[in-house]
Amino acid sequence: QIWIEGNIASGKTTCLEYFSKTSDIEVLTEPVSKWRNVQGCNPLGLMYQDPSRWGLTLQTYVQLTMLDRHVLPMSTPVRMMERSIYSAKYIFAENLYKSGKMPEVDFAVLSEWFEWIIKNIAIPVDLIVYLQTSPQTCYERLKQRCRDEEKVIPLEYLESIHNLYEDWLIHHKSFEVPAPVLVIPADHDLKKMLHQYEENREKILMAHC
Ligand SMILES: Nc1ncnc2c1ncn2[C@@H]1O[C@H](COP(=O)(O)OP(=O)(O)O)[C@@H](O)[C@H]1O
Ligand SMILES: Cc1cn([C@H]2C[C@H](O)[C@@H](COP(=O)(O)O)O2)c(=O)[nH]c1=O
Repeated sequence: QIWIEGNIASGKTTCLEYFSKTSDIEVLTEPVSKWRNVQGCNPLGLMYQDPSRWGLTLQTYVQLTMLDRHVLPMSTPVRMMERSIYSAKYIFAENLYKSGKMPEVDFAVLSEWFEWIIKNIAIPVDLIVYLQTSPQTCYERLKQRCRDEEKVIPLEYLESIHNLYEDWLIHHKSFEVPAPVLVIPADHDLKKMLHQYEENREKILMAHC
């Protein structure tokens, strides 16, 4: 199992779309549509409008939907998945808490849920592919993608997410890294990115061997 990690709008979905054309690979994109619509409510939108009030609501639902993805039985030898229950906690929940937008009690409850899950449920991973971008590149791509809920995201938010990713996956300064990390520089144009994916194809697809 391979996780594709990276900042918002770093190119994860585009990368997965590319590999989805390969036979015998199962690609699981993030369930963002669920985060935007759970029984008619939009926890993603609510979180961006009022993170202190709705951060726990969103992150609880992200944690559930990620877990649901992780425990799906494999239908092919290789599975590529967009992000993970780990990055939801170590990057996004952490960011809300560290920036003072998630109350301590909310973070404590979410953390206990997370710790219980990773202790009691097997979440296999062979390789983490980190699409390493500058926050500025993500900011430009985010504007271009123009998802309604994300129009309020300032560059500083992407900088915080970037720093948390770097501390976790590059500097090993924050949390346990559950698999080897393959870093792919991802500020380049699409043509160069596809070339890099081809160069790394073997490394990525053979990670489980
Ligand atoms: N290498 C690239 N160069 C320019 N634009 C890109 C590149 N990769 C993706 N994009 C565009 O940037 C936006 C975000 O890409 P996406 O793959 O959805 O990122 P993510 O899934 O990481 O949020 C989309 O509009 C996409 O078409
Ligand atoms: C995992 C996770 C995601 N989010 C937010 C961040 C973005 O607005 C979307 C995901 O979009 P991307 O283009 O795939 O990065 O969801 C969040 O707030 N909390 C999370 O745990």
